Amino acid sequence: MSRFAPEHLTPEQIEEQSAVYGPFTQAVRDLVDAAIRTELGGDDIRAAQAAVEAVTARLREREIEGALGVTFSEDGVGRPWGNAVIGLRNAVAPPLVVEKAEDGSRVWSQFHLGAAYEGPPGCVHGGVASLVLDQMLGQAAGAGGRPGMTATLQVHYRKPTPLGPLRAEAWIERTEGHKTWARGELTGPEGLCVEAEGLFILPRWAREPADAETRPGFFE
Ligand SMILES: CCCCCCCCCCCC(=O)SCCNC(=O)CCNC(=O)[C@H](O)C(C)(C)COP(=O)(O)OP(=O)(O)OC[C@H]1O[C@@H](n2cnc3c(N)ncnc32)[C@H](O)[C@@H]1OP(=O)(O)O
Repeated sequence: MSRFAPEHLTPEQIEEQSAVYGPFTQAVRDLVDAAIRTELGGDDIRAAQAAVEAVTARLREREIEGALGVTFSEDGVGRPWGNAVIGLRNAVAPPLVVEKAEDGSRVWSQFHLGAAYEGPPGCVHGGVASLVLDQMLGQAAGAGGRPGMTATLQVHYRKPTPLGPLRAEAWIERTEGHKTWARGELTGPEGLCVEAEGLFILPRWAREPADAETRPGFFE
């Protein structure tokens, strides 16, 4: 899996990149939100489209092939900057900033989902709730020293999830060999909205020590 790549950057260089790309990506998120909610029309929108297309063309003057993958600095800390939920460089990601208990027993995140994540009117799209919980359960497995890929995910939608401020939390339920069962929940200001349970499996390619490029600990 070449998508896990070592990268020889110092912590200062990573900090520098983060200070450049973080605010840039946030500006793109704001653009998406504004594009959904603007009441301008006609020539204003055509002019905005031309401006956006010009910026896109400029960015494409130098770009990598394919997706960003996960890079690792020398201390083994991963940077999943393209990730659809937590990616610092992914404007599609809300993004979630995930915190974990010191003993690795739980992870949680407080975040905001706006107009870009709407399903039912004023509410979070069910697929987005599932996306967030998949990531959180995966990170709970990783935080507990049991990284893995999602093999199964069961989602229970208890009540509509309002757009706005939300909290997600996840933890490991039990383990067996390479398998980890995790659970989690998504809550809004009025309480529990969605619950999920999933099975996470450390894949064969990550179990084989010959593959020196894999870093199963990148969740941590
Ligand atoms: C380093 C991590 C990075 C992880 C990087 C994650 C980045 C963050 C992403 C967040 C989460 C995601 O979206 S992850 C993306 C969505 N998930 C995926 O794309 C996964 C696609 N599926 C796979 O890659 C694979 O099928 C795995 C990893 C699930 C299993 O592969 P494997 O490990 O090679 O499988 P194998 O040796 O045959 O099976 C091991 C054991 O698991 C069981 N098993 C296998 N598949 C399943 C299954 N779907 N449901 C139930 N049980 C299963 C087998 O019966 C066997 O049980 P026994 O006989 O031993 O009892």
